[in-house]
Amino acid sequence: IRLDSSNKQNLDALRRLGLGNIVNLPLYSDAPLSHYDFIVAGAGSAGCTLASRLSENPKWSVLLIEAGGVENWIHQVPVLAAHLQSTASNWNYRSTPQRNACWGMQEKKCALPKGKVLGGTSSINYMIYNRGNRREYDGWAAAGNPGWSYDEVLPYFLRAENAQLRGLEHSPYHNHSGPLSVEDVRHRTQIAHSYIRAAQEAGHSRVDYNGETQLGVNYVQATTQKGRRHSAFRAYIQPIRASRKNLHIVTLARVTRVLIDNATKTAYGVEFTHQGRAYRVKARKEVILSAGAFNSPQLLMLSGIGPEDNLKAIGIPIVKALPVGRRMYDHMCHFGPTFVTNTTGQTLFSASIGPPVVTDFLLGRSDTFLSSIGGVETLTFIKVPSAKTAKGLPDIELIQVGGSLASDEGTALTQGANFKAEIYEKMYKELALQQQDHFSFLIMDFNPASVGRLWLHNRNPLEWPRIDPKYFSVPADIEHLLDGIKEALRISKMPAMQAIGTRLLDKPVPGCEGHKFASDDYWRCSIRTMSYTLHHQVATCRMGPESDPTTVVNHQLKVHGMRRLRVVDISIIPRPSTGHTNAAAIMIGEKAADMIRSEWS
Ligand SMILES: Cc1cc2nc3c(=O)[nH]c(=O)nc-3n(C[C@H](O)[C@H](O)[C@H](O)COP(=O)(O)OP(=O)(O)OC[C@H]3O[C@@H](n4cnc5c(N)ncnc54)[C@H](O)[C@@H]3O)c2cc1C
Repeated sequence: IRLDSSNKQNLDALRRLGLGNIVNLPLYSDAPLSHYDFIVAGAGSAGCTLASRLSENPKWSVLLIEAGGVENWIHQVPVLAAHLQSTASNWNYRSTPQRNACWGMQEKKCALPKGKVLGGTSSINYMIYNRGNRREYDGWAAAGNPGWSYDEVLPYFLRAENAQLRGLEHSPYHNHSGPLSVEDVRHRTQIAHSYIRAAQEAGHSRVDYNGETQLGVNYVQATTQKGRRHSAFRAYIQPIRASRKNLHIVTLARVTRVLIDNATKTAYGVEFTHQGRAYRVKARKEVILSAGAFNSPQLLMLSGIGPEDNLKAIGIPIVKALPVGRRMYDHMCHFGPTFVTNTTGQTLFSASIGPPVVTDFLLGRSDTFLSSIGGVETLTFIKVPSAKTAKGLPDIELIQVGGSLASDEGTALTQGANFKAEIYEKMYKELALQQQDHFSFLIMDFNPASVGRLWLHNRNPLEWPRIDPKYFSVPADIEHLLDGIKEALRISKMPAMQAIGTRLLDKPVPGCEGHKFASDDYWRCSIRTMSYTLHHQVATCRMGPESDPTTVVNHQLKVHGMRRLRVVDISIIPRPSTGHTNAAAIMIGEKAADMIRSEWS
C-alpha cells in the first residue's frame, strides 16, 4: 500500500487494516536482501512455525513473506472471532455457486474465509485445539508416507504445545513447555455444564479428545493464552522477533511466482510485489510454499506446476505436470439445530458487552465472556449409523455453541458466512429482540465422500483461483449429517437438558417450509440450506508417493520431480482429517523444520 492520499482505494485499505495494525507494521517489514538460505512464502500457522524453527540456526538466513498485515488487539479478543472475517485480515474467498449446498447463502456461494495477516488463519480462526485421531495419521503412513504415523507425529504436536488444562497436568498426551498455549476456556455457561451432563446421560464418555480416545464429550480446549487468542504469530514469531536477526519478515507483500530453472527443475527464488514494487529474491537452499490450501496450489500453478489442461488453457508454460488442486476435501457442517432454554443471562448477546466486562478483560481477567472462543463451548465426537469408518474413528462432531446468528443481531456471523438476510430475519431475529437464552449445534462431517477442486481461470497472480468444493455431490454426506442432527436432538431430551427447559427452536428454515417441520426431509432441506463449512479445506497439494497419480508432494513435502521446492501447510493433508486443522498445520511446520534441518545441517 502506498500512502497516496489521492488514492481512495488505498485509504480504504488502510482504514480496514486498523490503527493497531498500522502501528505494528514497521516492526514487521524488513527491507529484503537479494539472497537468503530459505524463503518461506506465507506466514500462517505452518509458515510462522517453520520460519521460527529454521531461524533457530543462526548460520541460516530466512525470509518470511506475508501478503497481509499484523495482528492488532481486536484479533486477541476471542469472542470477536466472527468479526475478523469482515476485516482486511480475511482473503474473503467465495466458492462457485453450489448445486447441492449453501442454498441459504447469497447466490448459493459459500463463504471461504482465510487469514491474510501475519499468523494467517490462526489469527482469525475459532481457536479450537484438536489434533485428529491416531488411525488417521496411521492411514497417512500406510498410504506411502513414512514418518507420518501417529506415534511419529505426536512428538511434534507435543513440541508445539504449552498446555494449561485442568486435570491433564500429567497426561502423556500433553506438554507444558512448547510455544503454543492451549487452555480451558474459563468462561463457561450453565447451558454448557448441563449439556456435558446430558451427553453423558446419553452414553457419551467424558474424554480428553486429544488423548488416547477421541470418541466422547468434553469442554473445548483452546489456543488462547490467559483468555486471549494465541495465534502462530503470537506463539512463534513475536517472542523471537527482536532477537532473531537472521529472520527477515516482509508484510503486505504478495508472492506472485516461484523462480525455477526449467533445465534442472530447480527452484531458486521467488518474485513478489511490495509497496508497489516488484522484487526477485533468491534462495541458496530452498523455497518453501506455506501459503495455505488455496494459495500454495495457486502459486505452484502460476509457476508452471499443475494440471496440463488447466495451464495450457490459460497460457502458462508447463514446468511439471502434476494434479495440483485436482482434489479438495472439506468439513461441511449443518448450522443448527438451535434450542431455546429457560435460563437467563447465559447466552452472549453483543449488545450486552459493556465497559465493566471490557475493563475486566483489559485488566487480564480470563473468565469474562470476551474470552469465549466465538461461543464454542463443548465438542462431542460420535459414530453415526450411516457412516462406515473404522472402529474407534469418529465420523461426526457435535460442536455446541452458546448462541446463534442472534448473538450479534444478524451482523458479523451472517455476513461472514454469506447467509441471506432472511435467514436471520425469519429464524433468529426474535431471539435477539427478546434476548432469549439459546444455543446451537454445528454438526460436522469428518469423512465426506464429496470431492471438490480448485483451478486457475487466468494468469493474473492477484486474482482468486476458482474454488468448487462440490459439497454434498455425494448424497450419503447428507445422511451422515442427518444422523448427527438426530443425535443432537436425542441429547437435548436427556434429563439434564430438560431441567433447563431445552426445546427445539421451531422457526422453519426459509425454503424448507414445504416439508413437515423436523421430519427427515425437512432436515435434509435444512442441511442443503444452512450449509456451513468449518474451513478445513485440505489435499490441494496432496502428499503421497510419486507412483500415486493424485499426489503433488512426497512424504518429505518435496514437490514431485522438482528440486529445492517444498509445500508446508495443510494443502498436503492427503484426505479429510478427523480433527480441526490448525494444530495439524503447526505440527506440519514443526515436522518440516526437522526434516529440513536434518537434510541441510
Ligand atoms: C473462520 C475460520 C475458523 C477456523 N477455526 C478453526 C478452529 O477453531 N480450530 C482449528 O483447528 N482450525 C480452524 N480453522 C482452520 C485453521 O485455522 C487452518 O486450517 C490453518 O490455520 C491453516 O494453516 P496453514 O498454515 O495451512 O494456512 P494459513 O494459516 O491460511 O496461512 C497461509 C498464509 O499465507 C499467506 N499467503 C497466501 N498467499 C500468499 C502470497 N501469494 N504471498 C504471500 N503470502 C501469502 C496468507 O495470507 C496466510 O497468512 C478455521 C479456519 C477459518 C477460516
